[in-house]
Amino acid sequence: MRTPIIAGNWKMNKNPQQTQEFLDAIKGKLPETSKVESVIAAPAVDLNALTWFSKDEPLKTAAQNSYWEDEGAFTGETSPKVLSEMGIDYVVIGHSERRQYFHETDEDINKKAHAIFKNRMTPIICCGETLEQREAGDTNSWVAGQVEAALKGLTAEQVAQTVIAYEPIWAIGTGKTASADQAQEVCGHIRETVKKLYNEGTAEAVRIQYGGSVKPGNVKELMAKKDIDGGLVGGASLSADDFLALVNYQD
Ligand SMILES: O=C[C@H](O)COP(=O)(O)O
Repeated sequence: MRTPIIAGNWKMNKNPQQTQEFLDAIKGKLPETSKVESVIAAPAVDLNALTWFSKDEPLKTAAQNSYWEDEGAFTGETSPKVLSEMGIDYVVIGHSERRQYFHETDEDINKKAHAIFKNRMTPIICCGETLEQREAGDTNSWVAGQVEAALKGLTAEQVAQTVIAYEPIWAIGTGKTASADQAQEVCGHIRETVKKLYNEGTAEAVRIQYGGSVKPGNVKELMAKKDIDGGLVGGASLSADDFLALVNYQD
């Protein structure tokens, strides 16, 4: 039985004061992590507040990126070792915005995945197609290729813990959600891909999120699909009320 995981990705939004206001607003209102894992992926400058909050509240914490080396002369990068020492649980890698604006390659993403596991955290690995790729009928093969490249060299045990976020690029921040059936089709294909690369047990354990204009109004329908285990939520996660509605979608 896979535990649902709803992660808010704040992207480059909120300063430390706004972060504290958000945390004050959600205090005491999150579901137990055995029911739904609630995660916030905050900018690096806000992570400290999250890790303090998570000591007493059922919130899991995520960084939006990390480098693959633990330390050294890498100006502007964030060390996975330090994130782990801070108590961060997850690191989002391979988001389409990082692939597009910061030219991250599949190879970079794979190195990050290894570094995250080495530092006892869990990657949330993003994948997804452009509108052109969807229209050309290339979605499944493209996404399978991204997943295979990101997982390269990881053990079955590591992959079983991994979270994969399917985010069609055309649905991100556009208000255009993939229909629940479209999202299920690709998430099901991702699980099949993991089964082919590893085995059935690993495929059944890996958690797959859908991301792209997820909101309180569509989360239930998406979560009802058999291969969708969670959401990676951008815009709607910035509002404490919406985030609470999302993580408490079962109520
Ligand atoms: O990481 C989150 C996704 O990019 C989705 O963002 P969105 O919910 O604003 O469409």
